[in-house]
Amino acid sequence: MKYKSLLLIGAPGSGKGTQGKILGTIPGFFHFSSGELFRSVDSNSVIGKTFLEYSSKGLLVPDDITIQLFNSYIDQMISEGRFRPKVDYLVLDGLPRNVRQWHILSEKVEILFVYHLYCSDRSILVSRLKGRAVQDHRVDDTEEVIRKRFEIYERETKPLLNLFSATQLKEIDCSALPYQVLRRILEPLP
Ligand SMILES: Nc1ncnc2c1ncn2[C@@H]1O[C@H](COP(=O)(O)OP(=O)(O)O)[C@@H](O)[C@H]1O
Repeated sequence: MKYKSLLLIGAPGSGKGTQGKILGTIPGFFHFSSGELFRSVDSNSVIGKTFLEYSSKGLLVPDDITIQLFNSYIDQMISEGRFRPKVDYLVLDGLPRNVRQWHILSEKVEILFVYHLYCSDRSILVSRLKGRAVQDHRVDDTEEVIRKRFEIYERETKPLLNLFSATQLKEIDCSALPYQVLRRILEPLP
């Protein structure tokens, strides 16, 4: 059985993490954040070092490492009973982040809806990211790295949107208030 999933797609700062976290508090939803998972890995381990090497430049971690980490984490969550594939929606935040990752993941994951958190004014995103940098001490929230992350998003992640049907794809303005975005995410669910 494939994991029934909801995919959040949006540029850095678009609010994927905020929505993912809210959804993850609702019974029946399991939030997976690839960025959070990477940040939780011991920075002296091979994966931890690789993550820092790439993320500090705004680049994506190589696909094989990313998918391998996802698989082992999800298996662990299932064995601990925290993610129950038969009853829970898997909320994907940050993965897949390019077409190749989706091709690998699609063996295990079925995407019901894709929520595109679009933003017509990039300055909103930049000010959110800068605010977060102060709060969370993230090494990848400096101006130069932020620019690179936007570039990678446009080039690698956005093309994913072309792979889904018009009925699967939901466009949401990321400048709306969090509760309004949440309402749009829940709307198509049965
Ligand atoms: N699916 C992924 N594939 C490769 N690298 C990833 C993936 N998800 C997260 N990362 C790495 O973690 C960093 C932080 O990700 P994330 O917290 O999701 O930030 P963002 O706000 O840019 O969406 C990325 O810049 C990248 O280096």
